[in-house]
Order: sequence, then structure tokens, then C-alpha cells
Amino acid sequence: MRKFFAQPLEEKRKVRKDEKKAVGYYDNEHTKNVRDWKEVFDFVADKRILMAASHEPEDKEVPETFNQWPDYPPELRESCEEYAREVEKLAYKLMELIALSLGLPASRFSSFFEDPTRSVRLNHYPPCPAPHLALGVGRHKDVGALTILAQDDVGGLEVKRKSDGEWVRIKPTSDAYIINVGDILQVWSNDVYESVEHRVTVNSEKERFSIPFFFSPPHCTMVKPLGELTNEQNPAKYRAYNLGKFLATRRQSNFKKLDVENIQISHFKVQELANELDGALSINKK
Ligand SMILES: O=C(O)CCC(=O)C(=O)O
Ligand SMILES: [Fe+2]
Repeated sequence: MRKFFAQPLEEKRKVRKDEKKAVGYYDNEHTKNVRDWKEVFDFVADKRILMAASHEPEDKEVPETFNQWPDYPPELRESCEEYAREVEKLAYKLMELIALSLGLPASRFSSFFEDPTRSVRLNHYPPCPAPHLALGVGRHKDVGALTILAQDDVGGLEVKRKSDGEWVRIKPTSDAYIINVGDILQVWSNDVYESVEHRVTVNSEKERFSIPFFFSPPHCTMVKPLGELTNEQNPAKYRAYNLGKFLATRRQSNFKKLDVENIQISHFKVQELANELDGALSINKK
């Protein structure tokens, strides 16, 4: 990983990802329309990548793309593939434990993960001359079900504490992973689990590396609260949404700066809809 990122930009750009090629090298990502101080290399643990071509509901096209492996270092592909195979086992185990913690059978989530989306990102955050003016990754929540994150000993990841909105530093612990709950698990569990907001700060001296493994159901999944966790007293807090279309909408903002906030699961919250409707009705009444 270090060897790959240490190469000149022209070399890395030979495996560049763009609006057609879903994975590869990328050094111009935006989080919430602000450019991140990082470069990344993305790959998936599958032979092919299926992604909705666009966010348009009528567009049923799901083109295939493939991993792009660099020539150098030659061992990168093998190491990445082996890493993904091993971490995946942990992801399945964690989903079983989460199901049990919700009072459900351990296998409750297995049908969602028969053909999962497993994508891995190699993150490189170079030292930044003005660390107070930039973020390695702007504040965001992960969109998948679970993220299993490996980080080196430099530090920089911060999580937003809900009680007071303060950013709390996650100290690196050697040989330990950080597990992030993602948006999908928040919706499935009807808010029992909450997707955590996080960001990455940078520093002026040390570069930092991290490797998140993102675990999600396939793109065609309709994400909605599990029936067993909702009833009349505790109704579903979200409307169902199509994962592929959600991600395609989000992806638009990765490549360009948009004027609008990008799509969030809160847009599917039933309560928000009710509030919006209330607002609209009261405006009409005036
Ligand atoms: O580098 C990190 O610690 C976290 C990166 C991250 O949040 C992401 O890539 O989604
Ligand atoms: Fe993240």
C-alpha cells in the first residue's frame, strides 16, 4: 500500500477511477461538496461490480465494471484479495452477533448477504501544510451496513458524540479494528443502532494510512426497518429505499461540487415527511 501511494501521480492515475470505472485510484474526492485531503485506492472483493448507472428511477441499467489493479507493486492484488477474504468472515460473524443483540435469530441477516457488496478502500492522508484548514475526510456517516476499519498508529479519526456534539478522538489501538455501524443497519434496526458521524483530521508532519472494509447488501436491495422490530406502538421510522439508486444519487456528488446537500437516510424518515407536510399545510393555511 505504501509502495503504491509513493509512486508519481502519473503512475497512480493509470488505474484512475472515474464516472464509468467504479473503482481504482482517486485523489479528488469530495465529502459534502468539500474536497478531502487524501488519495484513495478502491477495490471490491468480487469479480465484477454491479452498480445502478444513474439515480433516475426509470433507468434500469446496471453496467458491470471491474477492479483495476496497478502493475506496481505486483504483490498488491494478492494481498488485497486475501485481506478482503479474511475480514469478510469477521463481517458475517458481526452481523450474526448484531442479530442476536436485537433479539433475532443469528441468521436473520444472512439472506441480505448472499451476494453482498464488499468494497475496500486504501486511504492515504499525506501531511497537510495547513491542517486547521482541511479535513482528511469531511464529516459523514458510512452508507453501508457495517464498516470494519483498520488504521495505523498516527490517529486522526474523530467521532461525533451525540450528547454534546463534541468531536471525540479515537485513539489508535494496535491490532484492533474499529467497527462503524452504517446507515443500513440504522434503518434495519429502526434506530436501535445508530450510524455514527465521523471525520478524519490531518496533521502537518505525519502521513496516515487506513483501510475501511465496507459491508453491504446488493444494490437491488430495498432497505427498510425489519418487520419483527416494528409494531403499532413502534412503527417503522423509515420508508423503504432502493440502495442502488440511493448510492447513485450520492455518487454524483463525489465527482463534482454540487450546490445541494447530498442525499441522506434522514430524507426517508417518516417523521420528517410528516413535519414537512405539516409545514406545507400551515403555510397554506396562512
Ligand atoms: O481513515 C479513517 O479512519 C476513516 C475513513 C472513513 O471514514 C471512510 O473512508 O469512510
Ligand atoms: Fe467513513
